[in-house]
Order: sequence, then structure tokens, then C-alpha cells
Amino acid sequence: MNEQLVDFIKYSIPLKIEYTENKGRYVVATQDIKKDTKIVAIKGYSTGIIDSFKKKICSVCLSINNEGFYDISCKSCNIAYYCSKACQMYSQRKLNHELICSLLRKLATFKSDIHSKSIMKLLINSLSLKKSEEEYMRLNSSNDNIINNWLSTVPLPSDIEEYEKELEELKLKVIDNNCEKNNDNNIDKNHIDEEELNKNTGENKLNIDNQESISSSEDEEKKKKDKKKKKHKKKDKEEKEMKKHKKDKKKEKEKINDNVINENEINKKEKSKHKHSKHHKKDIETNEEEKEDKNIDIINEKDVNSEKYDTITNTIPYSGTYNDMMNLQSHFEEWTDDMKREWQKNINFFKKLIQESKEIYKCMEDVIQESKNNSIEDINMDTEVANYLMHFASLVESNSFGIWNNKGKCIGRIIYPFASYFNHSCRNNCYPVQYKNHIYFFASKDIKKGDEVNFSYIDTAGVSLKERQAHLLADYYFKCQCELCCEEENEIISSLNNKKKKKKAK
Ligand SMILES: C[S@@+](CC[C@H](N)C(=O)[O-])C[C@H]1O[C@@H](n2cnc3c(N)ncnc32)[C@H](O)[C@@H]1O
Repeated sequence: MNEQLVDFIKYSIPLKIEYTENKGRYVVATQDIKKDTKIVAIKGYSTGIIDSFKKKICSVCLSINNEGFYDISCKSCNIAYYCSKACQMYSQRKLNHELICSLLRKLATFKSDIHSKSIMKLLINSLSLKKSEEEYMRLNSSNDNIINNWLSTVPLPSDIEEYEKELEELKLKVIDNNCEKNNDNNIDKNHIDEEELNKNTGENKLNIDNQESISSSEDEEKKKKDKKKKKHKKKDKEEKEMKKHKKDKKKEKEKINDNVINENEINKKEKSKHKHSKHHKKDIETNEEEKEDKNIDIINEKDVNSEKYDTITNTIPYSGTYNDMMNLQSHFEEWTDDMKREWQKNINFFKKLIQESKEIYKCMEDVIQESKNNSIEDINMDTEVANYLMHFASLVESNSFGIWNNKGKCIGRIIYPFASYFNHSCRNNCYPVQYKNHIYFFASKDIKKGDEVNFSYIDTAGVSLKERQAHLLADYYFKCQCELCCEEENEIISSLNNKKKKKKAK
């Protein structure tokens, strides 16, 4: 259990992982850390975005569009939205989107609670990442090379540059083709046909070398008309969305005015109330309402652009692998039969769903086989898929973080495998801040070499021992053994003992 699951030292990060029986693995400082220091930035591995927010967040780099909607999307599933063509291409080429495209579409139509659906989505996304990892290892034939940008969910600036270059080349190719085919030879390079480009970057048919040739001038004419029509349609749609968005905003403002609180006040209130960002089931279930009890640090662009939030210093440059994620703690063994029964409907659906993609089903078989250490003939896939999904659900509940928009709504969940070794403490010495696909841990006080580094999963200010313990048990399935809880418990025990002694003495 005490194996070094992430090599912090390799990245000059002053942390290591240790283990105790009652608290499991936890993070320890290997040198003194000053208050307010950025201790580490960790990349996310996999996400489960809630469908109703799909247009507000780039499914690759997790940029949130707080003002409007992203309009680049996978036309086949209409589930994955992107902030840029580079992210769209990244999703197709490196994240195996086409393997899960139809699964995501079907999952969106399944009637279940958003909590369970986001877990199933997270598992599907993770399985496609596992396929990417296998592909990468096959091509590089070395496990050591696994520590590579290639595996990370988010493209690095260099990846985006590479794709943008490809996109430029693609543009030039299309222009060249047009020039060759068009006798007039008077196509303005700056007015590159977006449709043409989309055709070549579109889902499931991204093949730069295999460009369609341009047909006769009649076809050209027809294409132009179609294009105009499409443009009008798109414009209409955008206008409608804008109007709706404005209407919603107006309503929201009216609501705020009703309460005689302005937006600034709300933000201020939220910021002071919600410090941290671990999330639990309820966050997802109640995401449509303003939440009472979420822990979130909302950071604005100005802060984000400061050095404090760079992803170079003290950063682990890869997000871990599927196995790193599955190595995390789950509390499935403590699930009651009732909890298992609640999942039955999801299990039946999920079993059928994954069979729709041969590759993903095979991947599922492999991971189950690996976890059971048994030959596939001796495995009852029906039972094992059910157990695997519930075990995964428990793992997600214990380890995932909420993704929040600037209104404090939980719009999805994310797993950062290497951030999951931080234990909870009601007397924490660090706090996390999330931005895009990274989580940053900052010291909230001076930390001494050898101290445990921990953050608070819940709001603890002014909350009694009994309430804190009940909250953690109900939402995170553990009895808190932090320093503060142990101290307070000991105080209660010794005062009870004193009372008993006094009674006896009388
Ligand atoms: C995100 S994980 C933290 C890493 C975990 N200890 C491990 O070994 O993987 C959360 C789990 O760690 C354990 N844990 C975290 N903080 C704890 C605490 N203060 N007291 C007891 N157990 C704790 C609980 O089992 C909890 O479900």
C-alpha cells in the first residue's frame, strides 16, 4: 500500500505519499512550505460533464464559456462541444472520440438521475482514454514513455500549435485545390470556405490526404446556394440562442433585484462561503439550484493569468493513466444491498450500452479480466460489469471533484488521480483551486517538513464535531480521523471520565 504511486520528487515537488491503517494513503511535505505557496498543480484525467451544460464547456480543455455557448461540436453525437478546432481535432485524433460517440448519444437519451449518468459518462470517457494509452504503448513499445503529454486529457500549447499548423496546411490545400479546379483562379485566400474546411475536419472522416475534388461549376453553384441557406439557418439559430440567453440573463437579474442584492454582492458572498472544491453526490443532484453547501474557490481571469496559476512550475506534466485512476480508494465494500439495488436500472442499461461499441466492450473485458486475474472464459461478464460499474461509482464518489461555473453551479465532475491522495482534515493546511483542466494546491499556512498536507472536503468553520462527522460519513463514507476530530473526541472522553470519577468519589 505504501508504494510511491506518483513520483513527486521527479518533478521537484516537495511531497511524498505515506500510509496509515486508519486514514489510508496521505500526502506528506518533504520540506518546509511557506504559507500561500503553490505546492503543486495537477492535471485532470477524465470528466463527466452534465449534458445540460455541454455547450458551456469545452469537452477537451474544459474552458468554460460563461457568456454564451460553444458552437463547434461533434455533429454525430451532439454531446461533445469544443472551444476551438484544435480541441475538436485533439478529441478525434488522440482521445478516441469516435469510439464512444454513439455511446454518448445513447446515454444522453437514457432517463436516469444526472448523478448516475455523469458516472457512466466518466467511465465511458475513461475507457476510451484507456484505448488511447494502449495505442500509445503499442506504438512506443515502452511503458516508460507513458509519461507523455500524449496521454493527458488536455492538449498542451505545443499540441494545439501542432494542430493549428495542420489546420493551416489543410486550409492551403483546400485553397490550392480550389485554385486548380477553378479556371478563373480568383479565389480570395482570406475567404476560405468554412464549409469546405469543416468537411475535412468533421467527425469520423478526418483524412487530410483524401480530399474531395471539386466538382463541375453547376455543383459549385448548388454548393454556394446550400452554403448560403446553411449560413442563414446558423445565423437564425445563433440569434435565437442569443435571445434566449439574454432573456435568461434578464430573468436572473430581475430575480437578483427582487432580493435587493446585486451580482457583486452575490459573488462576494459566494467567495467567502465556498472555499474549496471537493464535491459530493448532492452537488450533482442539485446543480440546477443555487447550492447552499458547496466548497468552491471562484477565480477570475486576472488571477488565472498571474504567475500563481501557471502550469509549468510545480506541475506534474501528465494526468496519470487509467490504472492510476482505478488504483484510487473506493468504499464499494461498505455499500448496502439497498444501494446496490438502486443501481440496478443503470446496470441493465450500461451492459447493453457498452456492447454497442466492440472496442469499448473489449476494453471493458480486458480491465475486468485484469482486475480478476482470471481467464475470460471463467468470468461471468454480466455479474462483473455490474460490480465494476458500482465499484467505479463508489470510487468516483470518494475521489472526484466538481466542475463549477461562475454561478456556482456544478456542471460536471473530474478525476485528477494524483490529487486524490490528499486526505481531508477539519484543520487543513492547504486548499485547492480548479481552473480548466488543472487543480492547484496552495498552502493556507506554514507547513513543516514531515507534516501531513491536507485540505478540507467540506465547510468546517463553526461546525461542531458531531455535524462534521455526520456530513463526512454521509457524503464521503468515512469517519474522520483528522487531528482536530481526534483532539475533540479525546476531550469529550476525558471529560466523561472525569464526570464518572467525580460520581464514584461522591
Ligand atoms: C480522496 S481519498 C484520499 C486518499 C486515501 N486515503 C487513499 O488511500 O487513497 C478519500 C478517502 O481517504 C480516507 N480519508 C480521507 N481523509 C480522512 C480522514 N480525515 N480520516 C479518515 N479517513 C480519511 C477516506 O477513506 C476517504 O474516503
